[in-house]
Amino acid sequence: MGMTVVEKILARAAGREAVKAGDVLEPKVDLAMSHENAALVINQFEAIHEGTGIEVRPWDPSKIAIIFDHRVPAESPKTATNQKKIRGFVAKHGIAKFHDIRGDVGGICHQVLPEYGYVRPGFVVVGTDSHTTSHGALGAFSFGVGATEMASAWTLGYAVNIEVPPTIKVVVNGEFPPMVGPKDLILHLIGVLTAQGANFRVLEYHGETIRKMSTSGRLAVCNMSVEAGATSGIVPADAETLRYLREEAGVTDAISPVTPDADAVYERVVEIDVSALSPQIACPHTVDNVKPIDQVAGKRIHQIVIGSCTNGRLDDLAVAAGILKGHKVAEGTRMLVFPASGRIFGQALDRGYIHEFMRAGAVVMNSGCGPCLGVHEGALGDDEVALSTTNRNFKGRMGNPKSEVYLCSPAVAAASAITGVITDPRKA
Ligand SMILES: CC(C)[C@H](C(=O)O)[C@@H](O)C(=O)O
Ligand code: SF4
Repeated sequence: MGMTVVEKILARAAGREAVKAGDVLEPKVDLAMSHENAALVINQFEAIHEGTGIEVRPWDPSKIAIIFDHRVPAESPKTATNQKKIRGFVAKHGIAKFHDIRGDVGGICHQVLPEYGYVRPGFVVVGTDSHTTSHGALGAFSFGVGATEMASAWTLGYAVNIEVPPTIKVVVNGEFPPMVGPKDLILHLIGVLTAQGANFRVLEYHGETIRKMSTSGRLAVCNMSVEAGATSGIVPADAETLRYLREEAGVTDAISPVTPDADAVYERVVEIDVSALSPQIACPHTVDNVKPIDQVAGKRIHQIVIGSCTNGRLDDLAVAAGILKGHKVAEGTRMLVFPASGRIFGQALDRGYIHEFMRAGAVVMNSGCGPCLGVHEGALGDDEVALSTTNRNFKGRMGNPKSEVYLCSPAVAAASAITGVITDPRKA
């Protein structure tokens, strides 16, 4: 019986000939990622070893990555002290894949990992963050875990009790119309599947549209796969994956792509044609409350947000800067831009995008999670409305339960910044 791409990856990682959905395994982990919540993992890690008399060492420090992103620079003494504790752990155990608060090599974990070539096709990646699904864009099986599971992976080097998830095949065909792209595709798909529609499943992406899509777009699609409940999204590695890893991530060693068997067994197949897709908006307060833009156009917006691990990459900033060029952010609307990494910030500076944003009146913030989670900066006032390229719009997501968050693509965000209301970029 043929295997899906995740079944093949898990079979290899568990040292088995073949596996199928429902099997329970202990696959070896190739990369274990955490951010500031590494502080919780360290507590659990130390608790595991307490009283054993055995020296506390992670199984392989070279496979642990820690990236500070959620609260950078620290917004409180508590966060700063947590970050200090993590730095101590990193130094003690020689964790080289550590990205501190820096303008050059810092950034959001889900951007830093691909950018530095830490994720490879065929890897099993675990992360203490739900959007760890992002790294499926590089053909890895990548999923979120809790602090206790991570502490056990740090100790053992494998993930315990992993049930092989069934896979839904998503086939995407057609050419995107102008001003419509990967974010609109994934919002549309979440609307179709619903927020629980892919629970405990893998979304395996195929089709001509995915084949032609950049790694940046694939990262956005896999990033938000978790918003349909998926354990992971994955694009089987192809020529674009190899191009990205070689040319952009600077990977020089061997890469071993894993592709699904022709007779792989899928739970179901979902087909999407994007050739007539319009810009999509996820309305408050759930990500699956998705509507085509004409149903919400004209809605007054107080805060535009462009950035995050979903849409803070260079091509996202290029689209937004291109639309804003020569325009101003509307009176009564504020615009916040936070590039996904220091490297992207630098590239956006070199290409003049940052200047376009600032000339238009946007506030450009340092790379990191910024306003996305509502715990650091860019909070909303009572009854205010945000339009954001981020990935969640739950009540209170931007720091205030009395506010509303709409989700959209960078093109919609930029066009709406100029008018102060939700605006179709095709008509701007
Ligand atoms: C804080 C973190 C654990 C959380 C996640 O798991 O995704 C955050 O990144 C988010 O986007 O909600
Ligand atoms: S940018 Fe937002 S979604 Fe992404 S990791 Fe940070 S808080 Fe989570």
